[in-house]
Amino acid sequence: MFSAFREIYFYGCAWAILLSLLDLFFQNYDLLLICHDLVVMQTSNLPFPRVRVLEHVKVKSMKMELTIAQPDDWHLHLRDGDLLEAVVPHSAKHFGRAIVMPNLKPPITTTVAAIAYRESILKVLPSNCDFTPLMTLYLTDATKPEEIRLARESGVVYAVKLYPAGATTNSQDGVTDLFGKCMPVLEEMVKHNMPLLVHGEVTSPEVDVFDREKVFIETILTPLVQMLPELKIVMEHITTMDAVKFVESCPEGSIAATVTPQHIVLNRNSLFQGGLQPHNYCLPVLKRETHRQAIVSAVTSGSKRFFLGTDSAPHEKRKKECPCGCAGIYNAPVALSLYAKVFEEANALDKLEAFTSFNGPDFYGLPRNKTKIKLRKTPWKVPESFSYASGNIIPMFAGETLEWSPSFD
Ligand SMILES: NC(=O)N[C@@H](CC(=O)O)C(=O)O
Ligand SMILES: [Zn+2]
Ligand SMILES: [Zn+2]
Repeated sequence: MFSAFREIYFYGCAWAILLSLLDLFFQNYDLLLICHDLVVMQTSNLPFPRVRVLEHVKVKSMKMELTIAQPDDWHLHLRDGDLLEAVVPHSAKHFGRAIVMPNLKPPITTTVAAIAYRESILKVLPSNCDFTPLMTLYLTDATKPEEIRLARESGVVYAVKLYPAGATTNSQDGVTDLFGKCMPVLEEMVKHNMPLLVHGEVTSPEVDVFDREKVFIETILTPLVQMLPELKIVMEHITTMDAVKFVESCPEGSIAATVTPQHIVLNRNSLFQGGLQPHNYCLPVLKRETHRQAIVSAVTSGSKRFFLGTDSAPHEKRKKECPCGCAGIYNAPVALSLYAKVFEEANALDKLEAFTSFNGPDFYGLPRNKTKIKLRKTPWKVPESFSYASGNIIPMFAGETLEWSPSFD
């Protein structure tokens, strides 16, 4: 057993040396050599070591390191006031741009409000940081088509968000009847090529909480796509294989989906493991393992229809740990580490960059980021909490050790 291991290891090294010489000679790939444990892992069921050539993967002193274009976050809650100030640095540290959700109190329903909110975000950005907030409007029954024109002309509003009234945090002013009240606005959005971002859950009390996404697809999204095939739609934070199938059945470039870290790392057992876990509670609620696996397969397949959207949704600790806790997981500090872990486990690190950094801007028709970021396999401990003026925020995986660390150097 031991000698077999050594043989594989040395053979792996010989391949590694040969590949690096080839790289030096031809300069035609970004090099990569896989660290020895990965070589061994990959050879367990092969007669000889297979050294995979991944774009942008470099190994230095037996440590794995990935260099990828800087990711963007296509679904982010930044809040306002001192909470905004507390969380902005965590997103700005890793992401180049973010689609900023409009579910404040009161919600961002006009272009004027979106411009003011954008200013308040820019004001609290750490210095030497070129994070760009991409603003959104909160759709209501009363939104006028004219507002869409203003939004497009502003140059700072990139999408309109549909919250079915009562579906999630601060959605009470959302839409009560999309087909009855919002068709003129949606038609205007088609004219201006303005994407509709959807929180895809029905709210009827008779529909089981675990079926709300599936029923939304059947009763709202499917007819909507038939009525307005030219409307660009992003199904936000998908949680089910039904959503994967729906998105895959639509033409590429017209319907896409964002995927959060929690919905590909956790299943619904995590809500109850060792007692009720309020910090794993978000909406749409975590689903069973088969759904998690379907989403992992979709995002690691290389499909352009899926891209990174953390849905990082901070709430002060006492609003999570109380008799009627809020939905929302604060994942901004850990998101990239978790996405890398999932892609690594699926043996698909070569697909990670498209998911984090290419598919989103391509769908929105925006340029890809030029800056690069590194992901190193260096374990780090997630802080237990982040304190700020009004209290504390508990991040996802608080106090736990994660394998992948993002950095710029
Ligand atoms: N995802 C959540 O559980 N919560 C979000 C709202 C949302 O994205 O639905 C929030 O604003 O807290
Ligand atoms: Zn939502
Ligand atoms: Zn959200």
